[in-house]
Amino acid sequence: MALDLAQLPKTEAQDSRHRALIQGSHLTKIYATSTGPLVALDDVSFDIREGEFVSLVGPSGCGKSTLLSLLGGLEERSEGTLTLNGQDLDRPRPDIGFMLQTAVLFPWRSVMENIRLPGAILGLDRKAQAERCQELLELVGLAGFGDRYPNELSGGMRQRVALARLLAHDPDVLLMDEPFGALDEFTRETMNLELLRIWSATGKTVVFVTHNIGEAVFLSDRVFVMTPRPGRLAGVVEIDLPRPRQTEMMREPRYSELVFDIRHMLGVD
Ligand SMILES: Nc1ncnc2c1ncn2[C@@H]1O[C@H](COP(=O)(O)OP(=O)(O)OP(=O)(O)O)[C@@H](O)[C@H]1O
Repeated sequence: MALDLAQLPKTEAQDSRHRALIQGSHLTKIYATSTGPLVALDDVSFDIREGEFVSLVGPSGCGKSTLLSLLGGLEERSEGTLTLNGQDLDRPRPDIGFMLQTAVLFPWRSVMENIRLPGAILGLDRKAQAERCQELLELVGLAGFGDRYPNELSGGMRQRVALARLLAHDPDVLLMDEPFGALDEFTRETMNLELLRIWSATGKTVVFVTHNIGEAVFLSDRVFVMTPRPGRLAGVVEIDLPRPRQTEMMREPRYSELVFDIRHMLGVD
């Protein structure tokens, strides 16, 4: 873990945080189901700035994963516009990476082979990739585990591998669907701190889905609060807690206030 984060490649994001990178306007997603059309997202408009950490929170079924799939170009929208850097976002792109709740690792490939897979698929330079992947292994705290196989790792370690793999081809945008949701509280907190450390060192734009309001407040610059049936954006909450964030911040009145504001928007109180 002796990697110097300052030496990792930085995007221009850290210098241009106020520019809208992703813009969604009147986005609607209607699924055809056996019982008729289902409006999963209804008229959702937003922008996401370059280098920003945005979380999507809301109860089950409010369309968080649907919105993330649209952002990843994995689903076709029914109405509205969605752009990245002004270009229509209607298909998967190498500059957008996706990470899910459970690490989908190939069991017959070693940790290092799993991490190197996206770069190999994209035909990136093998030597540069090998060096980068070694650095990433250290970055996620798995130095020395490159030759292990996924079934030899704990759940937290597998998510670390997935995080390294997500970063391997250096996408500008990280879409994360409850990436640490299946981990125990302690490992989850550690992973959140690691993620913030990596995010602040690399300037990636992160869109993070979670059910956990406290986690969203702790991590984010802004929290998009969504309500279900049909999925709508109830509001956007600016998180004005200072950075870098420390777990002790969760004791502060401002943290609790923000959590309660969001709970209120969701009608939890
Ligand atoms: N492929 C699909 N076909 C039909 N309906 C779908 C499909 N994917 C999602 N839905 C429906 O769209 C709505 C939104 O689902 P989505 O998974 O986006 O919600 P979510 O907020 O991510 O939920 P959760 O927090 O439980 O993961 C739900 O009513 C769901 O049943």
